[in-house]
Amino acid sequence: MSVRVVARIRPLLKQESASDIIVHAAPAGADPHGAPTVVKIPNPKNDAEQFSFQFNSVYGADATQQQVFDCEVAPTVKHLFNGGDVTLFAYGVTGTGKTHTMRGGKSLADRGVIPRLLSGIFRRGRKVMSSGTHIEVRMSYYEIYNDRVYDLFEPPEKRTAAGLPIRDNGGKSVVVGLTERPCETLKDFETLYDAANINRSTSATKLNAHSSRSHAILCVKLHQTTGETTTVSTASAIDLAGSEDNRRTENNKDRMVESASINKSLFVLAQCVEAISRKQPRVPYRESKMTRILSLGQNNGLTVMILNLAPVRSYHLDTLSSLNFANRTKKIEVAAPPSPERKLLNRQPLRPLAVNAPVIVNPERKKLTKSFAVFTDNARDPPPSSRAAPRPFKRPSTMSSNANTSTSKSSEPTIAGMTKADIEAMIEARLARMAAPPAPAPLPVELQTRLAKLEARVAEKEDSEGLQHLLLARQAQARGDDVTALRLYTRARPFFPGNEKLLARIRGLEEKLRDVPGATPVRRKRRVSEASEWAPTPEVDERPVKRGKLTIHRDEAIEMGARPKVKMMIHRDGEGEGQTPRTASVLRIINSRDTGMIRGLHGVGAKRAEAIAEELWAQDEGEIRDLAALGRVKGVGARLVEKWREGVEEV
Ligand SMILES: Nc1ncnc2c1ncn2[C@@H]1O[C@H](COP(=O)(O)OP(=O)(O)OP(=O)(O)O)[C@@H](O)[C@H]1O
Repeated sequence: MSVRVVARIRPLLKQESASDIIVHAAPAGADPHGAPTVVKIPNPKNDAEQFSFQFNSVYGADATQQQVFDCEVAPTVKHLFNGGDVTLFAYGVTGTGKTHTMRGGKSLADRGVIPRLLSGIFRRGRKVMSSGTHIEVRMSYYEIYNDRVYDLFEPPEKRTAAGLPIRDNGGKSVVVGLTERPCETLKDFETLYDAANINRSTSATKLNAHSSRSHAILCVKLHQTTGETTTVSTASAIDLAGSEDNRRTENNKDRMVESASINKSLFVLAQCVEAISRKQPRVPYRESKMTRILSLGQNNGLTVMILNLAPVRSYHLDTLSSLNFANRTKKIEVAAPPSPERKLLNRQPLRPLAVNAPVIVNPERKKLTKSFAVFTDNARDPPPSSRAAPRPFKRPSTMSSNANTSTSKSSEPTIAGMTKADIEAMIEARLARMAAPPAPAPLPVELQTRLAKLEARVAEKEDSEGLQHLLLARQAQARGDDVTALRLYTRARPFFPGNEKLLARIRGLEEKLRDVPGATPVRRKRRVSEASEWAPTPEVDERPVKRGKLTIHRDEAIEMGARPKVKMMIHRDGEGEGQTPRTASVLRIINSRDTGMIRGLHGVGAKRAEAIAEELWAQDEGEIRDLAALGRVKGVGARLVEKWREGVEEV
């Protein structure tokens, strides 16, 4: 299992100007003629600062299709013939050259890595055949749009809205009903591939989607038979959906729904790539449809991720976002470090970037709510354009006044006994964290192995609801999300009656989360006033009470009338500051982003629940913390929120 992550910067398009180029390929070492492995891009707030992102290799605007193929893809053909799988991804924003890299143009020089790969396979296949091994090449081609799988070899009118189902078969995920076409020559391949690509764009129009909003996956299966033995290996080439941030582009519902499913699958993909590059025993490939179908990171596979980048300023934030995606484990260097004295003299208060930045600031809380943020400590005077930029967030005046005390020496005491050197070190550490958030620490090997085993068990018995809850709970706990883990373990409990280990785990988490507002379920004895009714009591009455639409379990859950199987926790008072239990419960349900739970809310059907969950994923602003914020979620509104609140009440 190994992964290479390489970057490719496309040339300027006709309408783009050389004066707008901000992304450069550079060698990592001092030798200016060394092979480029670094992408340099300025800080959006201050052109004088450069961020450097390290890759296995970087291709500049003048790199040809042939070079990219020869260096990155040709070596994988041998691996394929040795029985290993190969996966090639093109990742990037719309218009950065993903399709050009993968598919390319029609002329010989313009052909992308896919036709070249097939050409390489047939060439090598002929050699292998001459030594008595029979070779058969079969291919399938499908797209994943809004988390649904569509066969690109089928005409669009034959598609069903739900797409093709996925099943686990002997440990491998297979798309049921996917066409597999034999392919004997390069000509066969080209005919099939071109026809399927027409299906892709036609179907995209039908589904009101641009091709860039779906992942297109070509799978080439190589069967090699020698005597009685057949080896099957697969090369997959994926033209990923555009990674652009829809909040900066269109914001309509369709786009948001698409963006939610794209975000989810790209997030899992990034985790898989990271797990493979760290050689972790567990790759979370089952957590998204795309990585699951590809069985990413299994079977001693080779993965090559090509990060496509546009060179110009108009893509600045999206480019940074792409670089951060592909560089979760890489260090970011800030170029042109000033002398320590100069740094102290010119230290500006830290603030989020504001020029065209998608930073959303809640003015009441003065808190950043957008996950993507690059911070800067302007080491140099900012250029006039960035100086004029609004400052949505200010450091406390103590910090800025101290930092700007130009005459004081670095050893002089400043804030609460801290020296300037201390402050400097603290700020540097913080900057480093902000610019390159540390990748989560890898899970202990033993835990990863256990998770992998559990995943395999779930895959074998897809209908095992209890096992799935257990698996999700363990995954949540491994992520450090104890609150979700507790909820899921509690859901799994009825499936494993008398399982002491599970019970101990639940109790342990309850204990751990006892002081976390709203984390643990309530045990209530009788109905009392709202202020005290949710307080935990030593006695537990397990009998459910039916009232109107809702059945409230006296123990710890509410059974919702619309979905009798859905159980919801009612949480202890104090879920959030000043929140009533009803408010807290509504927020908890919403923040679960679980459509099954959301469906249990008053007046919410399956469709609406899905739309709300997708909206929350698309916004991806973290948890909804109060009812006002919930009311602002698209498709919700204050009246509905009030109904929900009333619905989660024992009448
Ligand atoms: N390396 C390159 N050399 C020459 N032209 C390129 C290169 N990369 C991209 N282009 C051109 O840039 C334009 C956009 O490229 P392309 O359509 O491949 O982007 P994309 O990322 O696949 O976009 P989308 O996600 O919308 O499908 C095309 O006109 C393409 O020919």
